[in-house]
Amino acid sequence: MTVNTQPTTETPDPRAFGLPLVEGGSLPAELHSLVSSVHDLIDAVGNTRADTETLAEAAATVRGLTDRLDVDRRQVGTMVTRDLGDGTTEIGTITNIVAGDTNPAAPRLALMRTPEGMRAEVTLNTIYQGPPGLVHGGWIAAMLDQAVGSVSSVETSPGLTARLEIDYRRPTPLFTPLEITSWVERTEGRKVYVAGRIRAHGQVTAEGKALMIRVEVPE
Ligand SMILES: CCCCC/C=C\C/C=C\C/C=C\C/C=C\CCCC(=O)SCCNC(=O)CCNC(=O)[C@H](O)C(C)(C)COP(=O)(O)OP(=O)(O)OC[C@H]1O[C@@H](n2cnc3c(N)ncnc32)[C@H](O)[C@@H]1OP(=O)(O)O
Repeated sequence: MTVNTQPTTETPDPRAFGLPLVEGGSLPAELHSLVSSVHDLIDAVGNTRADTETLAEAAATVRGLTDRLDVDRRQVGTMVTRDLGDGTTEIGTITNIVAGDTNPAAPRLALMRTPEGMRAEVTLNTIYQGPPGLVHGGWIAAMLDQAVGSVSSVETSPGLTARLEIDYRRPTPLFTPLEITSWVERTEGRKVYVAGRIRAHGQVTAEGKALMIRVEVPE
């Protein structure tokens, strides 16, 4: 099979690349709960002013938990399916730093399909802080990269970002619902020109344009 000429809605099977594929719906509720708890833990650790005895005790507890969990690891590149809310599914790496289901450090951007492209809402805490009270510019780029990569993948076929350009229009605030949208502008063979936007309180804070190059699938 070749997907290097025209846009297609067909997603290549990661197993053709030797990568395991997990059904998103098969992940246990206990794992989602653990990921969410550790997400909160990262925020608590980043901001705690607890006394040294409490800190030492917490470090020992966390080390113990790490030893218990780190006994059976997934293969690097493990992929997972994700429902896009319109009956279609997306495939992404399970620990993707922006959207990965099992990554406690991820804001877990849940992009959904819209008639225009894709859309997500996310509120970020101080773990994503750059300037005081503001989202780090690198994270803004990372979220836009994910949003444009995702729309390119679901509307054509999966690819890698060759070029990404960000315009930071206004400061992007923490603790504020952010609306992230992305869409495909045009496609030329393997080249997919995509764009995205972040808004806070309805005002654009950042805009991105990118060139995605679609992955060639082996016969
Ligand atoms: C590998 C994955 C396998 C798994 C597949 C299965 C399932 C996957 C499922 C889901 C994944 C989907 C979505 C994930 C969503 C978001 C993730 C965020 C995105 C990322 O986090 S991604 C990481 C950062 N990204 C990189 O790590 C790329 C490093 N890079 C390279 O790996 C190569 O650079 C590559 C592959 C990009 C191109 O290499 P290549 O050899 O395939 O193609 P080539 O160089 O021939 O370029 C072809 C045409 O694009 C033009 N072109 C190229 N680069 C350009 C540039 N910068 N500016 C202007 N034009 C450019 C050329 O000029 C030519 O144009 P022309 O055809 O007209 O001559």
